[in-house]
Amino acid sequence: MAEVIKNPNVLRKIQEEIDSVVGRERMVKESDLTHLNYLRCVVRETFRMHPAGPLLIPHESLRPTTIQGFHIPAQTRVFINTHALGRNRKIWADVDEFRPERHWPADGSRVEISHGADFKILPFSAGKRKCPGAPLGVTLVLMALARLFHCFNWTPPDGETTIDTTEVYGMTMPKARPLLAVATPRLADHTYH
Ligand code: HEM
Repeated sequence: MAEVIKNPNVLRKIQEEIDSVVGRERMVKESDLTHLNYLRCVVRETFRMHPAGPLLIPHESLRPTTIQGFHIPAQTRVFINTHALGRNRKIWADVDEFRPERHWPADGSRVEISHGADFKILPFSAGKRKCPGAPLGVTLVLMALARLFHCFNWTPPDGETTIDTTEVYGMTMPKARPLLAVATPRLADHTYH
């Protein structure tokens, strides 16, 4: 929400996509979500810049192993720094810019939000202990955002021109200050009932 309100151009593109898929006479349904590819890019970009758990959940090696030249002894606590992965300049250009377009697939295929084959974004980790709730998590996030952006225009509070997206560093990374924004209905009255 904060990054989208901070970037009105992104909000406009999300609303154009939802209007073209859903129209303005009904609410977004779960079956619409697969067709909202730009919104899927927005969520993927959010997970790149602001993963909820920057170091995921710690794991411990059972046996000694070597991964890409790094030796990991047995019984070692291992963290995956997914926050650093999302800001790695060898992988991503303009790392501090919220740019959902970077995830738009050249062939127009559906955007994968949980990690795809490339392991470039790992909000739910990977492998056999990966989050089993990932499909439900993705659906709930897409549904909540789709409805909020479809039903309302969003702007910073009166007198403010931008949104502060500073985070607190820790095992989870909440916003340093709560999001304040003004919501204005954009659909006909009867649609909300
Ligand atoms: C956007 C929402 C969510 C995010 C970002 C998220 C992220 C994560 C991460 C990073 C892990 C650690 C994986 C690892 O150990 O490497 C995890 C584990 C787990 N998550 Fe989620 N999760 C989300 C939603 C959910 C939901 C909706 C459920 C249940 C309905 C769920 C259930 C679990 C469980 C049970 C584990 C432990 C799996 C295990 O240790 O085998 N999560 N999640």
